[in-house]
Amino acid sequence: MSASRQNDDDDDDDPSVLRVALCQLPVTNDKAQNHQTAREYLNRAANQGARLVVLPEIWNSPYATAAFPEYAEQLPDVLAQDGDGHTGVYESPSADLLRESAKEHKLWIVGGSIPERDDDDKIYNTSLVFDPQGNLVAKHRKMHLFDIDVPGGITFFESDTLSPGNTVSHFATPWGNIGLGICYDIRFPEYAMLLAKEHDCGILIYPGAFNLTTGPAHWELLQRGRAVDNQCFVLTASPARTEPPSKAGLYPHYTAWGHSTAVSPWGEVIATTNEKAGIVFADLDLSKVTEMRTSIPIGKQKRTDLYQLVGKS
Ligand SMILES: NC(=O)CC(=O)C(=O)O
Repeated sequence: MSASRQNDDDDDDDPSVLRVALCQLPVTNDKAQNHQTAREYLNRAANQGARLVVLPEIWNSPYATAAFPEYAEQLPDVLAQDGDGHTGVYESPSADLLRESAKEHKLWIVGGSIPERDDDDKIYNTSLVFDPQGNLVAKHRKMHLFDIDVPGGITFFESDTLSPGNTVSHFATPWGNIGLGICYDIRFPEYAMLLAKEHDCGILIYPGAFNLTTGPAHWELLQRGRAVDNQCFVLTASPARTEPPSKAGLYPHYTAWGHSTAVSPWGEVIATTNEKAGIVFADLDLSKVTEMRTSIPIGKQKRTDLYQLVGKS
């Protein structure tokens, strides 16, 4: 068991400052290797004082639609838990790893995403969130599938093998409510607004894997847009960029943009990186959310007599 430098005391959560770690880890076709990498990054993040750690989108499998059925696992459900964090029957070494690491290091873990197979044999792109006691506190299935065809750029159809989720996902922490989406979900401002306004989230988290076409154009812009629209922090974690294998593999290689980032409610990039493997740390001063919402009170100035956002779940 590796030592955790700052997380030994259960009661030392300062509700005004949250140290987060965004793990930009390299993903391979070897699930066991990906597990080892994830464990190492979680250990490192905890040892450097993070209280909440975010893994990237699809960290235990290649990001390829044809690979998802092969790598998919049966995941636990939030509702199936008893008070001790035990869930109904499931079979997921990846979920076990997240739960164990959360307990071991007393961390909040937003477990990026992994392919999930449900009882009906449908496959989802799913994120699990564990609290420091190892309880599953949120489960988000990517609700907007990444189906795009950009001439001369990228063609990708998640719907070839994936089904969309239907849950508006958020969870309560000592630092306030946190909203959760996965990658393409960030392109839908209504979802972010629902999380911020209806569910009072001051932080929105999107594990993501943009690419070399859309990454340079939209990755940072979307994060800053969602942050300014909703006057909240936005956090993203991407896989690191890896080279395609010299011999063509079983699955097409996806080249990730990287650039895991933290953006403040003012819309500033407060921490980011390039395409290489590593961990981005940021100390979030949560008072900035209230400060922004008070000093530029757009939340109260909406013309709800002319337009309104209506959540349907
Ligand atoms: N990978 C995604 O879900 C989204 C993406 O790459 C994009 O929107 O661009």
